[in-house]
Amino acid sequence: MSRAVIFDLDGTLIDSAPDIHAAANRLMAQHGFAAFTPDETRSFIGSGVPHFITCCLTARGRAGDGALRARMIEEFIADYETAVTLTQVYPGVMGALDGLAGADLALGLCTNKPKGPAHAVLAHLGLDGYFPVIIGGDSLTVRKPDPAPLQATAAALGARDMVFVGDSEVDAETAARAGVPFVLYTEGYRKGPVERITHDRAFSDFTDLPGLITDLLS
Ligand SMILES: O=C(O)COP(=O)(O)O
Ligand SMILES: [Mg+2]
Repeated sequence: MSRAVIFDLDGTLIDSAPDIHAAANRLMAQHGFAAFTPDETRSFIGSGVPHFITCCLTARGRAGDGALRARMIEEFIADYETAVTLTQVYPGVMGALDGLAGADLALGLCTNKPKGPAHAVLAHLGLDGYFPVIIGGDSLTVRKPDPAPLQATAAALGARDMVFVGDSEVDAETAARAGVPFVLYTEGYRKGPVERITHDRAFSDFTDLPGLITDLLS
């Protein structure tokens, strides 16, 4: 199969910010730090766990503590595997994935979430069967916005023509650096306005996605 649609995960297919917020506050409490608001932790999402923990420590004035950071990354990832109960699939996602798979498009996932937690939440939500290829934030030595994870996902799918669907500035930069068309989901965790994010198409309702993709790949 040579045509593929590759998806980001957090803020694109699933609203996982409530679980990430809860896990972050468990970790902060364990280390005696004050809790974050949901908006604060949402603003830390998008560049993977090491960056997320750096944001948490920077906000509490402890950015320079490398040993603490390393310990907290490990503890966060361990907790993250079971932090799935507050996460919801965005409306219309299953129907859109069924439509795309039925149109003979290969589906892949390219996320900065570590592979273990990504598999766990996909299985919990019944989404795991859709993606034969999943590249996570710890699959390679680099993460998005480096183009390598997206290129690795495409290579593993055997895709020649593809589209990347994501919610963030990081995803837009990844697609641009890989030379792949980018479709922006506007209801996720972007940090700035839609007009400031380079994209080929944008959508806010998953029922519109199969049509957009068919149009872009034709
Ligand atoms: O884990 C993150 O920081 C973001 O994950 P995503 O790449 O699926 O949006
Ligand atoms: Mg995302």
